[in-house]
Amino acid sequence: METLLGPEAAALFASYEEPKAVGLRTNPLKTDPETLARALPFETTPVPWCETGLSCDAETAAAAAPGKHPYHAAGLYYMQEPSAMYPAAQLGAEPGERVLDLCAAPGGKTTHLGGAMAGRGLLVANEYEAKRAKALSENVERLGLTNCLVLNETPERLAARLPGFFDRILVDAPCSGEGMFRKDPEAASYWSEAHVAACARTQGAVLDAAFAMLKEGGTLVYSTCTFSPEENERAIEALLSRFPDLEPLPLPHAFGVSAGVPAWSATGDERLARTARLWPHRVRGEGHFAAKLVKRGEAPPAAAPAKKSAAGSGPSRQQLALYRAFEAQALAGTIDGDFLLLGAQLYRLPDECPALAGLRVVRPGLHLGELKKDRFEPNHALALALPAERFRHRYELRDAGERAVDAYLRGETLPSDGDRGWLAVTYDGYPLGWGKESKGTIKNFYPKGLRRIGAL
Ligand SMILES: C[S@@+](CC[C@H](N)C(=O)[O-])C[C@H]1O[C@@H](n2cnc3c(N)ncnc32)[C@H](O)[C@@H]1O
Repeated sequence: METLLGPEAAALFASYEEPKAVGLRTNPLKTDPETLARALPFETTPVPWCETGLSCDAETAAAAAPGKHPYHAAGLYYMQEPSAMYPAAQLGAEPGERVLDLCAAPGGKTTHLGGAMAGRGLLVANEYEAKRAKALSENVERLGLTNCLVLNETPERLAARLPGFFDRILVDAPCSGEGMFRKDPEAASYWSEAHVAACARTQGAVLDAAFAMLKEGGTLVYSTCTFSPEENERAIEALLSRFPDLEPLPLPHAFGVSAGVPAWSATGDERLARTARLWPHRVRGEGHFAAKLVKRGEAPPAAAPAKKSAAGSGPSRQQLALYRAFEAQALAGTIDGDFLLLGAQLYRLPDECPALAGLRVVRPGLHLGELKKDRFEPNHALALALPAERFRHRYELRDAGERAVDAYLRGETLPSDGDRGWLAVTYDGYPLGWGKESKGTIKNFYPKGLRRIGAL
């Protein structure tokens, strides 16, 4: 770092003694940053490079535990350190587009993109490591994304299946993580020069796959949370030399965000100054790099979307009738589109969903629920995907006494005096999950794996 930064390195090193900033990115599918900031029981400040970003200091976060607040369980926000909010904000994903997050777990940037897409179009969130894909899928569920296909694929296999398919692709690459050493000191123990070189090789292969999947005119954002030029300016320089029809686009350099450094590349290509670096001593956040590129050349013909998927089939008329009977009891309005039945699990596929046969699918869109012998049981994902007004019946925990929220999140039965069937259990008007009211009690359907355990 001293070689790269000269005298400024001292300020970088000093920043490691400063407390880290904690970030919360508002989920625009459920609320807006002003409403959230007013409702949270602690002070936050806006993150200047992300419209939906809020941050607070580490001490406040330690006292207030925002990850344990019922608003978090309701998917109103995603905990994400402020610099990590920069890359997805730059991709420009819009409702109705086909968007890929190629290295997606645990889903910080996927949920950011999903918010920008407002439930319309196709968002493919892919993760290479199976275990991490599970956490990704849970976050997609909690934030209520309805148009997201979660996959557990290698970039190469995906590129072979979906050439020229996407309008926008985010590659938030696996990297040596130098920018996270303050947030996660253990990450420093993995660092070596050989690791940096190995990461750079992987990044090259992942970028090749991303390029193959990008449409003509499509946009690619590449990001890392490391400082090494080999994984940043030089990775983009090498990409531009492999694919001259990619053109770097200027990223915003306001609020302490700096330009990438052409002098740190092999050729000194001035266009590398259009990339962005977030340094922990210049911004309130950790270390990050981002580059944005547009594909000017001709893409291979796009794989056509397939409505019916050979990985499963649509429900039969009787099965659909069971779902519709549930819907008539529990929901206002209907959910329409292409349905997919995987075993007994019913999903609504995102629009423009590609054929799924042969792909490792973790979540094929909105999980509606499970077909039992003669009835339909809704999935937690459905409760989190709809606003309170879409439920015919609701049970508001704030009206039910101080202990009710904790009781529900622990999986306890709730007292009531009705017999209304399926209802949304809400906190402050935001659905937290399902309950089933029958003869004076509400059976708890908050998923076992998410329940609070132990003392508060
Ligand atoms: C920086 S993390 C992604 C963070 C995520 N975008 C977020 O915002 O929450 C990079 C991801 O790449 C995955 N990965 C590891 N090796 C990979 C490879 N060879 N190809 C693609 N992805 C890989 C890692 O498992 C990790 O989840």
